[in-house]
Amino acid sequence: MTTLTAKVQLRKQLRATRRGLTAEQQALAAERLLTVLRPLLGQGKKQRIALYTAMDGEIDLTPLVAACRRWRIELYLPVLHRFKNSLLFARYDADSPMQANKYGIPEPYQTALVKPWQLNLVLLPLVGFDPQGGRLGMGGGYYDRTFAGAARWPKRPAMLGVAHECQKVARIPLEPWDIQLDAIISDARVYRKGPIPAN
Ligand SMILES: Nc1nc2c(c(=O)[nH]1)N(C=O)[C@@H](CNc1ccc(C(=O)N[C@@H](CCC(=O)O)C(=O)O)cc1)CN2
Ligand SMILES: Nc1ncnc2c1ncn2[C@@H]1O[C@H](COP(=O)(O)OP(=O)(O)OP(=O)(O)O)[C@@H](O)[C@H]1O
Repeated sequence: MTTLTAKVQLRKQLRATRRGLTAEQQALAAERLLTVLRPLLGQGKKQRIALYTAMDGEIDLTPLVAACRRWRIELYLPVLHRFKNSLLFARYDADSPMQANKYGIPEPYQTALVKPWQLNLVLLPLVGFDPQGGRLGMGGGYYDRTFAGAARWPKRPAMLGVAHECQKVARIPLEPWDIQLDAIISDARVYRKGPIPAN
């Protein structure tokens, strides 16, 4: 089986698992995720965090958004680049005007953009993960393209994948362009190999 076929199958299976969670399980997972993540959110200095608006059964970051706003952390959401199949990051405040993108995911509309290296932390949505930090995404390659050169940037954000524990598999088939994550955070625990860079 080719890696592509394996990824397509795994994606189908894990997306169905994710969508099968009840509203109650989703709410509990969202609260637990906040508990696991809280110690990793640098406090004190000004923080810029990129996150996402959950869809398709993804773990919900609404409780985290509320907590970050209380802590005066600046939030950003991914915006699809008009033609490059990569992402821009736009300021996301409580009163930011929003507009749905071509996938129906809400994006801030005409708010301030930051360069990816100006972020301290990026929380990446994922379809599947393995305990070694491997990530399977939706298949658009958006995050891969956006952070392709990050290892050589003078400064880069910490990259944390976030997921339901039920999205874990033994091994995600990795391809050369797949970005390396610093850790995966589930509603149950943190999976990491080394230190998480402080940017
Ligand atoms: N919440 C969230 N936001 C995100 C991502 C994500 O995975 N989750 N992305 C992570 O990269 C980017 C969007 N990537 C996406 C890629 C494919 C599909 C999708 O639904 N594809 C359809 C078929 C294609 C179509 O409708 O044109 C599908 O697979 O059913 C959605 C988002 C940026 N924003
Ligand atoms: N840095 C890159 N430059 C050019 N093409 C890329 C790059 N990274 C990924 N791609 C292309 O994007 C496609 C999708 O890649 P992949 O299946 O790894 O996406 P994904 O990580 O699941 O998606 P996403 O990041 O959007 O959630 C692949 O066909 C790959 O060739």
